[in-house]
Amino acid sequence: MKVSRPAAVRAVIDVPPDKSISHRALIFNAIADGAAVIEGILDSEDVRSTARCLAALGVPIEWPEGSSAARVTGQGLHGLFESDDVLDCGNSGTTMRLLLGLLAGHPLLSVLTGDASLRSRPMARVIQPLREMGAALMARKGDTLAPVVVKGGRLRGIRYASPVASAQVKSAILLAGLYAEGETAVTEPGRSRDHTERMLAAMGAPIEAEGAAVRIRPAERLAALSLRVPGDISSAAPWLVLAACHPDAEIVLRGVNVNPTRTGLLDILRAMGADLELLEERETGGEPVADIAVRSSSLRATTVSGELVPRAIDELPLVALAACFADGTTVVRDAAELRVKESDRVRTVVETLSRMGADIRELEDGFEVRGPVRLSGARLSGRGDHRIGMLAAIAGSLADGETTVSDDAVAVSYRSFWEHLAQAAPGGVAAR
Ligand SMILES: O=C(O)C1=C[C@@H](OP(=O)(O)O)[C@@H](O)[C@H](O)C1
Ligand SMILES: C=C(OP(=O)(O)O)C(=O)O
Repeated sequence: MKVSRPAAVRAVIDVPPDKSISHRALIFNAIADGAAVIEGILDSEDVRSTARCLAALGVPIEWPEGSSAARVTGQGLHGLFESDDVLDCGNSGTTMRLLLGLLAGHPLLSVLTGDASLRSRPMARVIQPLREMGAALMARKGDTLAPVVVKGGRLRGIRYASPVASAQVKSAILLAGLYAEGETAVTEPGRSRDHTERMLAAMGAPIEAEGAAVRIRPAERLAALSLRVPGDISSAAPWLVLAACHPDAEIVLRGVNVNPTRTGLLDILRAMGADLELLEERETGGEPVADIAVRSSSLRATTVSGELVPRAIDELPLVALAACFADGTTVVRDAAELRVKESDRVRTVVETLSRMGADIRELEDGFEVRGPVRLSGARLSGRGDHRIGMLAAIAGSLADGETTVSDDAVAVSYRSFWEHLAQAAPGGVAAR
């Protein structure tokens, strides 16, 4: 795609449904009693990967192409069947790690694989605790990389202090905990997104958060949960940064999930002086939701570290872009997790913005950006990573001259991204 800076940015955007919540609504309802309808489920490649894997495990899922509702017929806690083929998780870390936790509680043999990116992402972080609980797991490269083989069995509860703040690790262990003898408890160094805890509690699972720990006991049953999925703040993020950095912009984002475990980017942008406002705060699908209005802003540098990092992890590439327009030196650290996403996002962010003339330096666990600078159009690749594809497109919409973006992968989380960009930035986007 070709992108350039539009004279003005004006838009009202219904952001796509939340990806994390869509995965969970499918997986948890698959093991519930009864049928559930998930309204406004995210139709993206990652969520389709989860649906395909569950169908291969014998779960009836009606979700026609192009439909925004999926009907899942729950099989009960022990009703999954062994798949007669490998389970392909595509590009989706959430699919692979949550399914490993789920399958650890089933006496079935399962083999999980994914695309080249997913096959290079760390799996020992779930393999090791699930083994401790009593499941048998094997994987490539010394039990670290997919494909992963899992044979579940009788599990025992553990107390697990996760070395990383990861909702995928936490959720995998909690899912296994539904099947384990006794109590399972997980703590993490920073609080990660809590959609699993909210949804399992709403389905009647004996789960509670106590201080830094989340505890779960074996469930007798889960009640099917129909819900409407709120909008994804990670898909609102490109528009928040575009509007804050463009000199003549105003965007309203409708129906955005503002769960406090996800709103790190709002805190970061506010600290940078962004003009943003939350309107009509309400609740959807057991999650807080608001509309967000954001306008052209005069930005200053900030520091992002500690508990803020897991609350903004997928948005940090866009923070680097905002920092190019902010006065002073912005530092993002404690974010080594960025290196094990769909790409090494420390490296790919630094390479992408450097090509456009940014003053950005790679740190072991983040980056340092000096601003303000004028970015210049460049030939960019999303590197097959949807978040980098969107970063490149938004950066091109803020730069002088023309930018081309190849291998953008946006369909992984946001199929209508380019359409929305063309609406928000008329004249700024042209097909290849
Ligand atoms: O649980 C989830 O839905 C997710 C958790 C995060 O990953 P980690 O658990 O690896 O931090 C996040 O980056 C990912 O996009 C989705
Ligand atoms: C990291 C991401 O997803 P996953 O880990 O599920 O592949 C993401 O969507 O940015």
